Amino acid sequence: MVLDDAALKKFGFIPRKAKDAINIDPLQTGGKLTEEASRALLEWGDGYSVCDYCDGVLDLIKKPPIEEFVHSALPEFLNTDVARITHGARESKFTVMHSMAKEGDYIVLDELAHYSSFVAAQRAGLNIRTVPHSGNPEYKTDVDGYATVIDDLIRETGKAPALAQVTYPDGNYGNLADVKRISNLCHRYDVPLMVNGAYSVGRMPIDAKKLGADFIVGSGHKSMASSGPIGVLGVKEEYAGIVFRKSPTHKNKEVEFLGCTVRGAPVMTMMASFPHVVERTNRWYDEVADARWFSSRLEDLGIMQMGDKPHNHDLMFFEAPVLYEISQAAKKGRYFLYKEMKQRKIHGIKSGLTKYFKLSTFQVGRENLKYIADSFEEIIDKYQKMG
Ligand SMILES: Cc1ncc(COP(=O)(O)O)c(C=O)c1O
Repeated sequence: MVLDDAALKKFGFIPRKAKDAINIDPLQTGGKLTEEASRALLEWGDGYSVCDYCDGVLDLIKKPPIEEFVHSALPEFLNTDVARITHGARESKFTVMHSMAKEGDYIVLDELAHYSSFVAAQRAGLNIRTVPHSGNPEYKTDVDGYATVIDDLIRETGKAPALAQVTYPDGNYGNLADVKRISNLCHRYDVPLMVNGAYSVGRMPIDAKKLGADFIVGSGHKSMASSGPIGVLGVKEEYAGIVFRKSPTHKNKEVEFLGCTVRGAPVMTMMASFPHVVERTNRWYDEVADARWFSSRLEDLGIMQMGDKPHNHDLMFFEAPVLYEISQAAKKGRYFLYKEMKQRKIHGIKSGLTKYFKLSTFQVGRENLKYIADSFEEIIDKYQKMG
């Protein structure tokens, strides 16, 4: 018997309303499952299913081929010496911070770092110094600021920070900082650099060695067409012994990973999507062209894109005085934009936002982007005529 949604609801099934909408939520565009991953999710959904033939170490499982993925495909993709899967970008960052620094040490973050970077450092008992950005409208990270902050710390505390991090791109403006210059600066002081690629690994070509990254972090559910929670971590050989150190009591278990990380379906979805993910990073320049085209359509409507210009990433932040003005008089107030978008089956601009919002054009396609830009135009016209 095949049950429909209504019948399934009785047993706790919750249909997802936004599933079939055009999605421009930056958190979600890069995490949409491929068909292969959707199948993998069903096939491997039972709890510890991936451990059918496990000898005690998750990343050494041969059937399914997790070992091949973690120890061969993933490091090659990231161009790092060693890689692991984690529960997400934040877990990757925490692992590195916790292993590379001692409680009370300083680390350096860009001011645009995601909250999870700050919280990861706090959980590890670390002190944080931030590198400023240029503020409105470009929000450019001050590359030389890394040297200034490191110099200040050496003068004040007598030693260099244990680690520096840069968010590439940042999660608000989609700005791509000059990581190569940042890594050169940090390495002059022997400070290792972690690159948070939550919005780049799986979307655009990333080469940790070319960037000079000692650690590279990715988010599977955000950018690698995977079902969460899952992330990746690439580590330079020089630091592998520290980050992947083994338990003195349980000889094959890595302490920072509590023995094993992703023990179920998310890793199978990541592996199932991987060929598609590798392939889509080769088409990144089409994505950038789409983002720029969309940005210019919105700018023509008086909706201004902040951050790098021309933009180099699908994640964009807009300032929309025209929509804010409408919201002051609209019947639904500041919810008018969300309602109008919902009616047009466009999901992703947060409910209640009009003056400032961010969105992502990743994998949306030019035709849908045109529909979204036309929708903005239609909505503005409609309310301006009413006003
Ligand atoms: C820049 C950035 N880094 C990290 C994260 C957290 O990713 P994860 O959910 O994989 O921990 C986010 C989430 O929004 C983010 O925007």
